Amino acid sequence: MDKLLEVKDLKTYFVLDEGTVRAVDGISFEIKPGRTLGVVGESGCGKSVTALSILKLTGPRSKIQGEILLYKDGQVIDIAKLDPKGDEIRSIRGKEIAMIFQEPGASFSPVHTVGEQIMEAIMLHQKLDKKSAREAVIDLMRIAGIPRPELRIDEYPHQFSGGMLQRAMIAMALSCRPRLLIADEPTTNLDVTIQAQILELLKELQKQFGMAVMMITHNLGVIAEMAEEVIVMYLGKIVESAPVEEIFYSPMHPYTKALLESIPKIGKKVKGKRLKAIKGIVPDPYNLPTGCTFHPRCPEFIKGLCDVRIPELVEVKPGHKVSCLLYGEVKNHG
Ligand SMILES: Nc1ncnc2c1ncn2[C@@H]1O[C@H](COP(=O)(O)OP(=O)(O)OP(=O)(O)O)[C@@H](O)[C@H]1O
Repeated sequence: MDKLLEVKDLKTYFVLDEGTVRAVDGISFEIKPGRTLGVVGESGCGKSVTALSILKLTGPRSKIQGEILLYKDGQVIDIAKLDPKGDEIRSIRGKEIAMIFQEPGASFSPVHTVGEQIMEAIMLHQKLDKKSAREAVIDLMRIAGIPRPELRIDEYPHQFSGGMLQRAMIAMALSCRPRLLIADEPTTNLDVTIQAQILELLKELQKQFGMAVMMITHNLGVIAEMAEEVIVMYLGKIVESAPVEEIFYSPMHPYTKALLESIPKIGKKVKGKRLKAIKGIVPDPYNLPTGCTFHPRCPEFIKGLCDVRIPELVEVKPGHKVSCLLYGEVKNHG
């Protein structure tokens, strides 16, 4: 199958007075056309920085190393090498790769109508006159499930509910028919019923437009609903990657297992039994633990091994990779 995006050994560091934060620390993955990659992990593990690196939006204090290869019309562009303010990345943002965020408010200015802002996005990449752009916006708003778009186009962001503004942001993201949509916690702030509707909408649009989706979330329910392939991140690294069924039915990394045990399961509620929380907290990014960075929180920690050796991500089954010293070292020697 052909490729759309291939990330190789990506490292995104922030160099600050307090020290260096290795927000993303040597990750590799691939996104195929039309497929959905789920990226899951606790707050601060580097999910958003991974997404922002792909669009070169990590800001002046960041350093990006590695390769971010975009396959486009038989050519390969290494986004990692592009000037973050240059024309080439500008022609990729929105047009090839679009992004939607948790906070639709961040994408819309309060002083312009929603319609004006989506029109601006369209006219940036397509040569359309104002009248055709307005028609295109109405169409997009309708596709994104906004009722009476011919009226709502002239309303301001504050006149939209959270769910409707999220739909408007999706309409804006789709305006240039991107091949990849990065969705960073797109439903986190919404009511559960609206969340489900937005996820359904994304799935439908994905089918209709044939685009790939990178779905970033801390919610395994969203992963189960949307993803085909999954990467699990912890402190800037991928600790496990596999097809979604493998992640849910045969998780290998103790962190993935702990994430799964911390979600409620219908029909599995045992009276008086509490959900397991992952013990401890995510370590300070300036002062990472030695060896495997998950070892202080790991229920399967082996002293003298996990606090000393740094595990590598290895393929233990076809398509299923894990970065844990329990697989490999111990098993091979045991
Ligand atoms: N501009 C920045 N300057 C310095 N550090 C940053 C910057 N952006 C992110 N970080 C740090 O990089 C690490 C990864 O952050 P990131 O936002 O990618 O996490 P995340 O997994 O997306 O979390 P969340 O789910 O809370 O958004 C964190 O330690 C964060 O504090």
